[in-house]
Parts: sequence; structure tokens; C-alpha cells
Amino acid sequence: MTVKVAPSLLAADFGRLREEVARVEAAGADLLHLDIMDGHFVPNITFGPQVVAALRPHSRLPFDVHLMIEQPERYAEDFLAAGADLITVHVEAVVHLHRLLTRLKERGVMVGVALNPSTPAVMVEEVLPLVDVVLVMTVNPGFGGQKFIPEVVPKIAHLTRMIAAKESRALIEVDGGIDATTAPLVVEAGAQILVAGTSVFKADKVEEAIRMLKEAGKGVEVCGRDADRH
Ligand SMILES: O=C(CO)[C@@H](O)[C@H](O)COP(=O)(O)O
Repeated sequence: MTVKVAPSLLAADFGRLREEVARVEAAGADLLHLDIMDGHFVPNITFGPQVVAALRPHSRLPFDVHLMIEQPERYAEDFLAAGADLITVHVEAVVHLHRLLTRLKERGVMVGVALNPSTPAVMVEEVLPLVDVVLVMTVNPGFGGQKFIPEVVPKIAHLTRMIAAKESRALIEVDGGIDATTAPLVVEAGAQILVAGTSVFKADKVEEAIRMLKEAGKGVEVCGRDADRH
């Protein structure tokens, strides 16, 4: 199975963001994961649409914007204007999820829904026909460098079956504590996009780190699911 790697900018050197993006792009990244935190939905603050817009002209990578914010419907358009290719919102943060996803889809952007570790898969079942990505958090969101929560793996497998049953095209993305040891566990369960902060940006050899994550897909077949078909 082809696996895509999305380095998370949260683990980059914030004083050299442009160079850091170029570094992972040259090393084989497939997407750039941008973590937006508001200090309310999660206990940390990162950056807003201005930073996304400032980086946009300097990279060809699809920008995968993960909104860890309350009321994402108030800000999603700003991230779209800033150059996001994929906008992911947390199901725990939105009341009218279907409305927001429909509006964003109409604007031509890809959309994703994210689930905290304690949120069950069934919370996204009704919107599976609408979404491009289901983002499964394998740590509690807010910080990089946390320990992978293995109890989330059965939820990935459950979502894989649910997506197939609904004939949805959604890809499963996982985020938190992903490295060469944990990647095979999530890929075997059906994950197709691996977000990795620490294991990529803090690696001695970034290219090798990305290659090792992609290797997790080798020899794995999960009922015809492949990140490349998108
Ligand atoms: O969204 C988040 C954290 O909330 C992630 O994107 C982390 O940034 C992943 O970092 P590592 O666990 O790979 O260090």
C-alpha cells in the first residue's frame, strides 16, 4: 500500500520556517501538516493564517491544515484564502459539521474531520461520503513529542471497515507519536497518511526518516485502499 508522509511543522525550528519546509520537501514529504492551535480547544497556541500565507509561495507541497481550534467555522475561510489544500476540523469542536464541510467543499478545498483519542469512530459515520480525510489522533492534541496511544489502533481498523461499507473515498490520516516503530501498527489497521513531527524534523537524516515511514506500507494490503488513488 502506498503511504504518504506529512511532516508536522510543529516540530520545526520556528525561527527558520521557510528553510524547514524546503528541507522536508527535498527529503520526500508528500504533504505539509500545519497545526493551528488556539489555546482554547487545546492548551497551546501556534500560528494563524498569516504564517500559512507567508509559506505558501515557497512550497509545492499540498498544505494540510489541521484546525485545533474552537468554532473553526469562524476561521476556515481565512485558511482557505491563505492557501490551504486540505482543511481538517475536529468533530468535537463543531455543532453543524455537515453544514461546514458542505460549505468548504463548495469552495473547492479538500476537507477532513479529526477525532480525539477518546472520540468514537461513529461520530464521523454520517459525513464519510463528504470528506476526503479522517484524521485519527493517536495522542491527545496540543503538543508534539508525546507518546503514541496504542489503544487507538482498533478505531483505525473500525474506520477502515466503515469507510469501505459506505463506499467513501476518505483516506485515513494518523497523527501523534508516529515513527518507524508505530507506523506499521497504524498502516496495518488502514492508515494511509502519516503525520510525523518529532521523528522527521528531529531526525539526523530527514530523508531516511521519511523513507522508513513510507516503508511501513510495503507488503500491506488493506482491501484496495491506497493513498495514491486520490
Ligand atoms: O497535532 C499534533 C499535536 O497536537 C501533531 O501534529 C504533532 O505535532 C505530532 O507531533 P509528533 O507526535 O510527531 O512529535
